[in-house]
Amino acid sequence: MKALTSIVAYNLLSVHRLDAFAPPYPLSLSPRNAIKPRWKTTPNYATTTSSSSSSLSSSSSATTYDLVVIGGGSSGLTAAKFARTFGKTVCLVECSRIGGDCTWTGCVPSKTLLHAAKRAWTWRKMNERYGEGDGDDEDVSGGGRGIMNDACMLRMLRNVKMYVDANRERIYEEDDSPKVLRGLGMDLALGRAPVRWRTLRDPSPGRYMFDRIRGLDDVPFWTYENLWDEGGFFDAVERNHMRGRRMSEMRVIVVGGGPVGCELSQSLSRLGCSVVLICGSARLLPNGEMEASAELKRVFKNEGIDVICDQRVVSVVSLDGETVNRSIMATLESHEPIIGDHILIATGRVPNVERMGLDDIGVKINPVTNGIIVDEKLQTSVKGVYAAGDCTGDRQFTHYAGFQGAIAARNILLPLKDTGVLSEVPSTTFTDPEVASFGLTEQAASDKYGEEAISISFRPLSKIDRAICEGSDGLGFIKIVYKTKSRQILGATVMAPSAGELVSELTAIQAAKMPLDKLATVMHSYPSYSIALQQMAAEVYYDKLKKNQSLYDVLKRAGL
Ligand SMILES: Cc1cc2nc3c(=O)[nH]c(=O)nc-3n(C[C@H](O)[C@H](O)[C@H](O)COP(=O)(O)OP(=O)(O)OC[C@H]3O[C@@H](n4cnc5c(N)ncnc54)[C@H](O)[C@@H]3O)c2cc1C
Ligand SMILES: NC(=O)c1ccc[n+]([C@@H]2O[C@H](COP(=O)([O-])OP(=O)(O)OC[C@H]3O[C@@H](n4cnc5c(N)ncnc54)[C@H](O)[C@@H]3O)[C@@H](O)[C@H]2O)c1
Repeated sequence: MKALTSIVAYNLLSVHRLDAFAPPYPLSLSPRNAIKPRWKTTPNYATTTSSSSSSLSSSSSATTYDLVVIGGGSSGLTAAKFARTFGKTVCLVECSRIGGDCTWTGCVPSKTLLHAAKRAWTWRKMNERYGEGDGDDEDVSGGGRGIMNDACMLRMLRNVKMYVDANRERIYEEDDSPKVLRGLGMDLALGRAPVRWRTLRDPSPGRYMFDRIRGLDDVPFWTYENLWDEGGFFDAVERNHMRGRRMSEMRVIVVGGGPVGCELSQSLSRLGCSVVLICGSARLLPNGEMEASAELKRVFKNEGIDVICDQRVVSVVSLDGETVNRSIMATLESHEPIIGDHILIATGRVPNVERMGLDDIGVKINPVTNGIIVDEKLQTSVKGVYAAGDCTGDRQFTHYAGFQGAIAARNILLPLKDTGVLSEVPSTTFTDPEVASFGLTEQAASDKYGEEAISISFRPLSKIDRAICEGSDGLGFIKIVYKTKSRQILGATVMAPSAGELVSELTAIQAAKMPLDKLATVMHSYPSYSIALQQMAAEVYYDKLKKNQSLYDVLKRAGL
């Protein structure tokens, strides 16, 4: 029996020497302590190893690994796969479902739902725009013409539920299942869960500007975690139908105007529910450009979502027994009551790093974010213990978690070290239109470099031919912030269909340190959305030329 020499902890990572895990350090991999997978079709991999002769036991001193990864989410999986690419021995410890939030409760189900919602919405828009315009109001879910009738919507939603399940399973089976991971030569172990993400109810002081929502413990509520499964949205739709109510009569209160609240509000609304979105901050997507928040609010209002900004929900109470129609009442700071059938809490997530024994080995936690403190190479306050992904309390994105997982593993296993904490991380909120951004907002750039030193290139969607062809309502834009003198891009926000793809081009230009005006000479096809980037760059290029106009006139007169 060899000793456990290193551990990459949690959703991700810590690598540590054996002595750190000597009792009383509570890492336990024994099946006795293991939490059973919540996902019924997940094979029981409580203790599975790639070699039949070795098996992890509660002594946790069975095997030596180059790397032990705790947490099989985006960051942990990337780290473990990185290690195998370099032929290192690795054990992945997962307390629940391999794949983490992204596969099971985050990106994959939410984007599947958004896609279905977009299809339903497009169907409705097609009817309004090109249809006969004499839709039958009798059996429609929203009471307007061209809206999918309830029976049709119900059938569609049953299929959507199947797709949500199938997509999660597919990604799991193809990329992350024990079979695949063992095939890569990893050992797997189901460990107990001293650390879990939880939906934020008691925010750490300082980071979130709101208080506890009173009464939340006593009412049934949805979060991004339980929305997809038993008792979640799809069950509610069935119950609503059995009660003989229309989809539009199912009223959902969504609390939180961040990416989760915005994406899910639009999905539920487009799938026929009546939605009220309550946002504690002054605007939706509060960390981005003002224009995006304002335009998105307009999009939502046009689609029939009630948006209330700058109002926190302070308490919730169950109305069961008091009214047959509605079951939840949320009270705002202003004392205004908001009544609905269901409440979805999307008020942010914090790392739940208590009870992991991190204190015992000296790993420090940031009291404000509740994240594991790491340096720029992702090492924690304990030498050899690394952390990556959401557990660091940094920006919560799958691509960033994966990137950090790879860098942490690389820094642990290979010589020298790379930087794993980035100042700028691109992100996309997958509403329709999408809102994508990277780098500095206008305000942040102005604060950093001074108003005079920066310039803005702005184009509304209404001036983009492709958007006009597609019958866009003109809500959306491309905004590029750049340095006036060098024309280096500092940041950009795109609100448009496929904004996430568009912004990648600008990210690449920035990374290549190419001045914005150079893009004017890079051909884009017409009428793509991306040709707007070339046109915007051309304007910057012409401006540059205009500044030299008198010189050009002289040179031209000289026959050059
Ligand atoms: C609704 C929603 C939609 C989202 N959509 C997007 C999107 O479109 N794009 C995007 O980039 N990001 C999105 N995100 C964010 C993204 O899901 C996360 O940033 C990402 O999943 C983080 O990966 P991670 O590996 O750091 O953590 P996690 O995915 O949380 O993985 C951690 C893993 O560790 C396990 N674990 C925890 N503690 C222990 C322990 N002590 N022992 C063993 N195992 C343990 C957990 O069970 C889990 O499997 C979304 C999030 C939500 C909630
Ligand atoms: N497409 C994506 O990349 C994507 C999608 C979903 C989530 N995520 C990530 O997941 C994380 C969690 O997202 P989130 O949207 O849950 O959190 P968030 O922290 O981004 O937003 C929380 C929102 O809830 C509001 N709020 C908090 N308490 C409130 C109250 N009592 N009443 C009313 N409003 C209240 C806040 O003002 C804020 O607008 C984020 O870091 C996000 O980046 C990313």
